[in-house]
Amino acid sequence: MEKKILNALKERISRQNWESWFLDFSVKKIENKHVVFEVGNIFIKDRLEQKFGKIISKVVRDFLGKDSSFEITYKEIKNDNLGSTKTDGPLIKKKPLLITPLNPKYTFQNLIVGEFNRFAYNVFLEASKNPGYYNPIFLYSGVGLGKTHLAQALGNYILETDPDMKVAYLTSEEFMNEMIISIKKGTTEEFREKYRKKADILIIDDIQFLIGKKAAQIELFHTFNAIHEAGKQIIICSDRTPQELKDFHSRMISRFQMGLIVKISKPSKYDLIRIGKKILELKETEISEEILEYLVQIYDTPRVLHGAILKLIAYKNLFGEMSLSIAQTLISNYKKETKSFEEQLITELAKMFDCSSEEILSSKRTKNISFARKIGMYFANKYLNLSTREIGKIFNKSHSSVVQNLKQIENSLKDGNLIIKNYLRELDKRIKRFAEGKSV
Ligand SMILES: Nc1ncnc2c1ncn2[C@@H]1O[C@H](COP(=O)(O)OP(=O)(O)OP(=O)(O)O)[C@@H](O)[C@H]1O
Repeated sequence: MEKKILNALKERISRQNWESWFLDFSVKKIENKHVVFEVGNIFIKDRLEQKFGKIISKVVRDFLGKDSSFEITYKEIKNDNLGSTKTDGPLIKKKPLLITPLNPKYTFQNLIVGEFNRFAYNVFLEASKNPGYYNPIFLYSGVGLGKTHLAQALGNYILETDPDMKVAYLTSEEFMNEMIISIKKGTTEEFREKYRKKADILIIDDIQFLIGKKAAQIELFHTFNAIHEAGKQIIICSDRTPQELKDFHSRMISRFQMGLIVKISKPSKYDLIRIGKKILELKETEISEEILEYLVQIYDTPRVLHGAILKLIAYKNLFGEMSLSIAQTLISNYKKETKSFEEQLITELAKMFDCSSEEILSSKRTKNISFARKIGMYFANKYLNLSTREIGKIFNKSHSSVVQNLKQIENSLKDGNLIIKNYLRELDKRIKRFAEGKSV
């Protein structure tokens, strides 16, 4: 009977649809007049129900009678296998060769899943296991709702399971800048090779940046085609739908529409609290639920919530305490205050080292400025609890140069360097005064 039902279905469905959607479709069991079908994942289950529900129902009724029914189940993916570093793998893990760096914290495990992103999460999880199957994937959402996190989670997952894969993640702005540099240097062939041939997975974030940048759009179009034709995975992240990418050539828009378009919506307050807890867990620190509840009344996206939590953590680190009333005062000060802790840190460094904020943030390597930068980086890390990646963003420096600078200061402090100690003490005093709202 199972076979007959499947054959009858196959006859009614076009070959193309059968090959796209029914390849792992099977009959799990038939109980009385109820058929339980099974597919590989929730995404396919949803699609089958929406697109082919009527045909399936008709075929089932043809065989089992008018009052028969069916359901589609899917093989659940166990969450504890996701990107875990604790699985019993080889003791020495092969280090993946990265074309571009990924944030190791952006994993599926660290992603809170709720109604707002469940579909996108399932699609990405499936794509991680089967790269190229849904191609391209176009992910869009409002600002700061977790696109980068989700897209990089796929990259991290793939590298974790297969370190030989070459994952390239970059924003469309980085893509364009690299293209321009390669034109200037006469190395366009290498640039093209890197993304068109070497990458197995290409993730382009913030595609909307290319609006109005025709040359980069054309280059990306050719890269897209090369990767797509080779059956490799392409992921495009955007703050708007493909149709809303005004001025993109219609050929390009139709390429984006050819695969799966998935959306992340705004999380509920309940989900934002869960995200807040996850951010705190990753920072290995605690802030009461009462404070989190207060924060989610004000901040409604993970990105701004993340920023607010970092500020509270910085304060807690400086003063060793945090309470709802402190949080309320801080947040209302921040709302009035145009400067953030990080900006104030740069201002104070500039004052202490007699240079400008721009110089601190530049690539200038004068002794005085390099030293100021190192002190600032160390302070941001140890006193404000910012990660090396966050510090890299603030100071416009690569992750490895931040790590190196921190090490140097750490070693000097171990050797009892009093000058550094005094600078840190002075900086601490100034930032605390700023945090308390007094002018420095
Ligand atoms: N569902 C989630 N679970 C846990 N953390 C999340 C979630 N969504 C977002 N975050 C966190 O919120 C911050 C902002 O997310 P992310 O940068 O991925 O957003 P985005 O949509 O790519 O932003 P943009 O629109 O600026 O490109 C990150 O620190 C991320 O880890």
